[in-house]
Amino acid sequence: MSRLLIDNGYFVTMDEQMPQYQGWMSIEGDRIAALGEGKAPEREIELATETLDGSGLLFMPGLVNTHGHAAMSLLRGLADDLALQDWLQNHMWPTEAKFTGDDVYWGSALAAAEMIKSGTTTFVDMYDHMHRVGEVVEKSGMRASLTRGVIGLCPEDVQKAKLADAIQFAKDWHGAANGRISVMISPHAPYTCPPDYILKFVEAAHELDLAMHTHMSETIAEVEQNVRDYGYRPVEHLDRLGMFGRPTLVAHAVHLNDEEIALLAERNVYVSHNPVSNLKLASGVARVPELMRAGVTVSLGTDSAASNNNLDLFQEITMAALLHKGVSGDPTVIPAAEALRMGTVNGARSIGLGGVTGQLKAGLKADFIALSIAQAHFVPLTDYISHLAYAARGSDVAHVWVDGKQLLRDGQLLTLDEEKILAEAERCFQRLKG
Ligand SMILES: CSC[C@H]1O[C@@H](n2cnc3c(O)ncnc32)[C@H](O)[C@@H]1O
Ligand SMILES: [Zn+2]
Repeated sequence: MSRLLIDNGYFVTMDEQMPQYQGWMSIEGDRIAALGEGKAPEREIELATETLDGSGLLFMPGLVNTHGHAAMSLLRGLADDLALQDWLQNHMWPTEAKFTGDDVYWGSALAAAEMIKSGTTTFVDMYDHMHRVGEVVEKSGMRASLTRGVIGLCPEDVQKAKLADAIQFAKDWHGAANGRISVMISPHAPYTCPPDYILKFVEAAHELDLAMHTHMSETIAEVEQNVRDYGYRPVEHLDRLGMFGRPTLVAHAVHLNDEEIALLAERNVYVSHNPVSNLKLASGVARVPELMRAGVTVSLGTDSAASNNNLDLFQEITMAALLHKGVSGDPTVIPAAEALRMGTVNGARSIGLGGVTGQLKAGLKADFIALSIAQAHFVPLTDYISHLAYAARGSDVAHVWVDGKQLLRDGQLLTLDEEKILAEAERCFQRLKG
């Protein structure tokens, strides 16, 4: 079996003690075999079948983006500066109604290219035509948790067909791509799926033994509408429907009261915080410090490139570290290490991949990235964790590996044809806008 030895690099491991050091790491097959401080031991040098000089590089776990809609990269810049419901109902949904499987393939490929180049190795994707997203994941070499998002504002026969599609997708793709793909079950949101319909998704998740993913409490209007229509705020509503009896990842969770935060903690619900999208759509600022204090695992998502407008998770890390200081007036909330945890190990945990990816540790999957640090904004080398949270950008990423396979070398994609993807995505958009 091949064994890669990386010597003389800087490392941020994201394991419990958060060590940062100059040292070495060896990769055997798809796993991290060993790592340590200082010069690589003789034995590691002997075992290596390939060596990489890590000088000038900072190695860390690949980033985990826990909420997005990859194919919507085709809609980047189409409708900016709008509130959620106007943006969705009058701009996104009418254009998405014209999406073919081909559009989803090229839009998702565009997103995969952008994510790999900016250091994301694992992503959550909620959309339609999901087998085409699965194909992109297979080809790109990324790791993903995929889910057929279902909007239930339609006649009963269409509702039935959509649920059947979500179930079939789960049966066909859970565990695919050598285990790099897992599947979740997703009613899109409490305001787009009636309660009896959500119940059917909960039932399916139980039968298939899968986790659930949904949008929740993104805007005040949504919370108020939920109370008007169903008598409860979204958290209690979903809890009563049994959703939190499954492992559940909720996106946004912006508008929460203290009781709701306590309930999410009690039910072990995972929250995907999407600060840039929430700011752009003026949805509000999630109560992340309170969620964390209550013990909720909070990770980071970009949402789509149509509401962000990029998929650079380093931007979310920096935003999470800054935003909550500004809002709370407390500079100690979400320190650099916590923001980095949100973008790595918390993300992995939130999708059932804790102890699999999100950290550099012997035995874990070899999903890691290297940033080029011989640049002005990484000097002086005071604290790598600080630099990663506050100074780094996705464009600093030079190399990316998933499952021990290199996907990006010196900024060049190895598994995807970037030139073709850019051209095909532009072609898809020209047809969609017509
Ligand atoms: C059919 S699943 C995907 C569905 O979600 C829509 N969407 C994109 N961003 C958001 C958001 O921030 N809140 C709610 N829904 C969103 C997207 O347009 C797709 O239709
Ligand atoms: Zn979303």
